[in-house]
Amino acid sequence: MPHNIQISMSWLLRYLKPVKGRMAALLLLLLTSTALQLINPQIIQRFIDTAAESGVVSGLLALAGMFLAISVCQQLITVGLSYLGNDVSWRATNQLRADLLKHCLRLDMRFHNLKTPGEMIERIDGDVTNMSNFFAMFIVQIVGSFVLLTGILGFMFVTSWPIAIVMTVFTLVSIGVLVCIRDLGVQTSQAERAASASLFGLIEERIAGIEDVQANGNVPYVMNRFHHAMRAVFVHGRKAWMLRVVPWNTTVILFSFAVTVVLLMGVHFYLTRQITLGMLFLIFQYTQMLNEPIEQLGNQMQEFQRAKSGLRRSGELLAIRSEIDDGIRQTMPDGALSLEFDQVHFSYKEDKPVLHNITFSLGPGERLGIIGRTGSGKSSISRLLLRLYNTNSGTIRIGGEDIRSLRLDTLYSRIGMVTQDVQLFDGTLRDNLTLFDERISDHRIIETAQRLGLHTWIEALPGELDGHLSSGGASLSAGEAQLVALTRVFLTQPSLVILDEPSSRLDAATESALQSAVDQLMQQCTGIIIAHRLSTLEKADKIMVLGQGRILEFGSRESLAGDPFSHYAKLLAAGSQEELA
Ligand SMILES: Nc1ncnc2c1ncn2[C@@H]1O[C@H](COP(=O)(O)OP(=O)(O)OP(=O)(O)O)[C@@H](O)[C@H]1O
Repeated sequence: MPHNIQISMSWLLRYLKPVKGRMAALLLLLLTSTALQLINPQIIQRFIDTAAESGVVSGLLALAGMFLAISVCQQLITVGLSYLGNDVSWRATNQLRADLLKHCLRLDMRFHNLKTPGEMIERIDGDVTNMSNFFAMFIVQIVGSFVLLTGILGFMFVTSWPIAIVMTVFTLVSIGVLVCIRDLGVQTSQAERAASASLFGLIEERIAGIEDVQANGNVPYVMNRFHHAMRAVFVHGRKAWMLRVVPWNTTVILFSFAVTVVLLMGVHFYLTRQITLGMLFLIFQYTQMLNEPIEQLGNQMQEFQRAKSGLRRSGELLAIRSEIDDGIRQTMPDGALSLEFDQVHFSYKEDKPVLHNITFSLGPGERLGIIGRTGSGKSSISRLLLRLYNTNSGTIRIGGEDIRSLRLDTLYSRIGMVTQDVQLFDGTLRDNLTLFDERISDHRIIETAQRLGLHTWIEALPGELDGHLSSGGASLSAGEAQLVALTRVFLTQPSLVILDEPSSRLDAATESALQSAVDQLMQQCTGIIIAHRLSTLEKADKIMVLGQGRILEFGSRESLAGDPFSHYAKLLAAGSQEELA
């Protein structure tokens, strides 16, 4: 447990460090407000006693004016406190959100394959929102509450020590109870956050697949699962809330006892003329005020539990290490890059090997066509090249360098890939082509589009480069999105390009127009083309035929085409790669 508190505290301090100036201002405001809070009852006590002794009216007016001024100041400080508190909490938690997102974006695909985007949203935003109040107010309110408590008890000892002793005992018992039961709701709060993340995951998954859900009449089934997920959130949420309010309820009960005892003692002292009426009021007022810091501590305990569950979940997320370690080399040979696979074995899941002993090499500028039946492992080869996964064994070298030794940004700056699933982002066509890189000029975009024969298509789009595209593929057809992806890749002038069935969604006329442009652009780089249509491979230098994760055939296209017994020649004769079976 102390270890957990240590983690929470070190986290807290890490994210609060950049806002320490504001925190100091927050604390100062709080101390001022506490001091004013303590002074006001004293003024009323004097007011009552002066009035009871039939004091002068001018003295009473001065006391009333002072009371009013202090009350107004205190309200103004409360507004300032609330503003600064929110400001600090947003600044500190936004930094945590940014850290979580950056971390998740770097995690490997094995992690992401198991998580839905909805769940990730909950972890990056929901969990953090849960701790935002804690971030801003925890330290400040804990310090503030203790200062207020000490102030009240100090004044009470001056006014009446027997009553002060009762109040001190009550305070210590309340704090002791709070400390003992502070972790009561942490685990259930954690379960509540997990259930909420699952609910978001479910909603996101179904909304993302809305076409399939509607077309297959799946709405009742989705609603059923939705109700189950909601019920889990409700059940865990109710339990967590119940356990979180226990500390608060405990202090309220203890407080009722304390107030009764103190009031009885106060009335007794007044009747035996040991204290004045004003002092009786002061005792009553301070007893009431005592509840505030203790309740505050109870609330902060509740926040602490909620926050701790969020902190734990975020801490767990940040502790997950990507299986992809970044390399250190930042340089690669200029120009087209050679590629070598050396006895590469790979599996997504331990018990199901996907690639077996893949060994081949390509010289700089060579073009490889990969063909094979669905599920034979073609895309897996490109995913390994891009280090989306690590190989189980074997080595991949690009430009003579083991890709594990290269820095990922160096690797990605030299490799481009177009897949069948193109991701569009919310932004202009220009943003989607340059991926928000402002260094790429319109001139370069138009030039590349012209070379790919796409400029007429761009000109026909409303707004041309400024035309707005929305994410999720609502604005372009699948074929058009592929054209965007092709232009996007060639704008980065890669030294190695992987085209994963790049023209699968284009009509025959667009495909052949594009083919010559791609041929031209690929003259400056090494290329891998994963193809379903044999016609796409007419310009390939080498051909690889994959079957069930093994290389069935690898060689120059011409020699394979000339060998009547080769798979490739048989495919050419049959005119379809389905013959590969
Ligand atoms: N994320 C994944 N997790 C587990 N198994 C996977 C994953 N992706 C692919 N596989 C499995 O790996 C094998 C090879 O898949 P891969 O996508 O490389 O095939 P492919 O030849 O590119 O197929 P296609 O022509 O349909 O795109 C398949 O059996 C597939 O089920």
